[in-house]
Amino acid sequence: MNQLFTDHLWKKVEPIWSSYLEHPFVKGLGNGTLEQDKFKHWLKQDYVYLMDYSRLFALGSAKAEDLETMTIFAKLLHGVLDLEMDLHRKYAADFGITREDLESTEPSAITTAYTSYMLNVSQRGGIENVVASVLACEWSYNFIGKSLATWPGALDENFYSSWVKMYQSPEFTELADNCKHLMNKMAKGKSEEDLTRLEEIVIRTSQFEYMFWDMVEKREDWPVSLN
Ligand SMILES: Cc1ncc(C[n+]2csc(CCO)c2C)c(N)n1
Repeated sequence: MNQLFTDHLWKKVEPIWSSYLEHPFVKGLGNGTLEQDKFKHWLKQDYVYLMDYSRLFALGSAKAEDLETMTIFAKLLHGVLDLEMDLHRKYAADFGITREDLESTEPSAITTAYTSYMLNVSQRGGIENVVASVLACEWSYNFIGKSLATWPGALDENFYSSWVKMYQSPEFTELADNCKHLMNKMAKGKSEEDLTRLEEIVIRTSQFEYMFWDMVEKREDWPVSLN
């Protein structure tokens, strides 16, 4: 394959990712009209999603075969625990939701399915499976942030501006670019079969991303406790 593996992946995921921009939740973030109760639901579910997601980065560092890769994963781990989850904590504080409330959120069925899938494929395979698992989350949020940033008012006059600002920021763009760089590095010399397997992980996680948007839009929580 002469083209970059991530260019090949882009062609595969582009239709799915374009549909995120048509999704009412994402549109509501971009134009500021999203109901705050829906956003609170995203905050809580995303917080527990990120707690499990962080474990993927730790696993990436553990499975890495060189210091450069270990360091990239360590930076990603720091990025999620300190930068990204701080955005959640700040918005939550404005709503009077405490850290404890965030942390004790019961993950919904979709949240559980999504994180369990990523942890499963990452634990079963080598480091390339970890990179393929985290790629769509990283890159698609950066794609959404950059797309929404071009909408009128999205970067300043909107309740969700800090959301848009953060995901399109140079810091997050760098994190997403690091992941793409790693994916391309790992794809080198792999067989067509192996590449197809990695592509499947990226497509699957892209589908889960859509389901996550849908879940928060509908405020579904599907708790285990049915009372
Ligand atoms: C469902 C869901 N998918 C993707 C992200 C975005 N995201 C997860 S980790 C990471 C980079 C390091 O913080 C980014 C951008 C999210 N928050 N929630």
